[in-house]
Amino acid sequence: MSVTPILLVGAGALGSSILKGFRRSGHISPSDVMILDLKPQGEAQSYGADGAQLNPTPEVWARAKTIIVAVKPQSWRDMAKMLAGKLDPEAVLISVMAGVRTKDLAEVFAPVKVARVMPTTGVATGKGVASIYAADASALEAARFVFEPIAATATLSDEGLIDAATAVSGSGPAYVYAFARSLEKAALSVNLTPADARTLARATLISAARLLDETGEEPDDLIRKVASPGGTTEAGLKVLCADGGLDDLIKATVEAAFKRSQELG
Ligand SMILES: NC(=O)C1=CN([C@@H]2O[C@H](COP(=O)(O)OP(=O)(O)OC[C@H]3O[C@@H](n4cnc5c(N)ncnc54)[C@H](OP(=O)(O)O)[C@@H]3O)[C@@H](O)[C@H]2O)C=CC1
Ligand SMILES: O=C(O)[C@@H]1CCC=N1
Repeated sequence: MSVTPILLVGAGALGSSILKGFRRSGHISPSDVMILDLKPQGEAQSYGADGAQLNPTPEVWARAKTIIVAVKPQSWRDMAKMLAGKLDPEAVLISVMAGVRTKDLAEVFAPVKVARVMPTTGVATGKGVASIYAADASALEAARFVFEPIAATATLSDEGLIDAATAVSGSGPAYVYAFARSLEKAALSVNLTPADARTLARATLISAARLLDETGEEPDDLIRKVASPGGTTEAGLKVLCADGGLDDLIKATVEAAFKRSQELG
């Protein structure tokens, strides 16, 4: 199976993160990448300087073996008009778009095989998260080849689960950043300086995540190691988790994102 050259369509927030991830992992080199974007900037430009082809002619990009589609769901049909009928019939199309269904992509792009992947922007660090679904074995293989070196992956058995993965991990980093923002604001309210509030909120989040990762322990066990009986953490958690309020809030958050992912299709 040949995965390269890769055509990336859309080098915005996620497309650029994928390009940064390729740089980190080194498993796809810039000279094996072509980029189509309305206004390529930042990472796309720097890929161009390192040998990637920016907005080449259709004759050139039609040779791509893998097409990664990373435009907004709302603009995919315009993008499809540009690509449809011009791709290598043996190529695999990997859509990272929220909501857009394989069935709709296949209607436009068949016989090109389709995989859906729901990554996080964390792929930029080479340590993102990506959920993968493909009914076709070669499409699944291509998606794994591209994303496994830059993400912890889950292969989903049913396409409907992509909406769930979108709501949990695709959107998830933003929930975590929202928590970081709240912790920083709360730090100000107990008189820490803005600089210290920023440092402490961020470093706490990062070191807690690292411990979760490195120990492999369950959150409940890690909580027990922080919360002394009758101590400060217990006092804080009584507020944070009162009457299952945090569980309810996160559940409602995920359900709202899940519903939106279903609507985007
Ligand atoms: N951001 C994230 O964390 C995640 C995003 N996704 C999915 O990834 C996709 C992209 O999201 P995101 O990167 O945030 O969005 P962005 O708007 O940042 O990026 C989309 C890029 O595609 C370009 N574009 C639009 N139409 C075309 C076209 N016809 N041909 C070439 N390029 C085009 C846009 O140009 P211009 O800005 O000039 O319009 C822009 O640079 C979405 O479908 C989203 O659901 C999935 C998981 C996580
Ligand atoms: O917000 C969105 O719709 C996209 C999908 C997951 C993350 N960003």
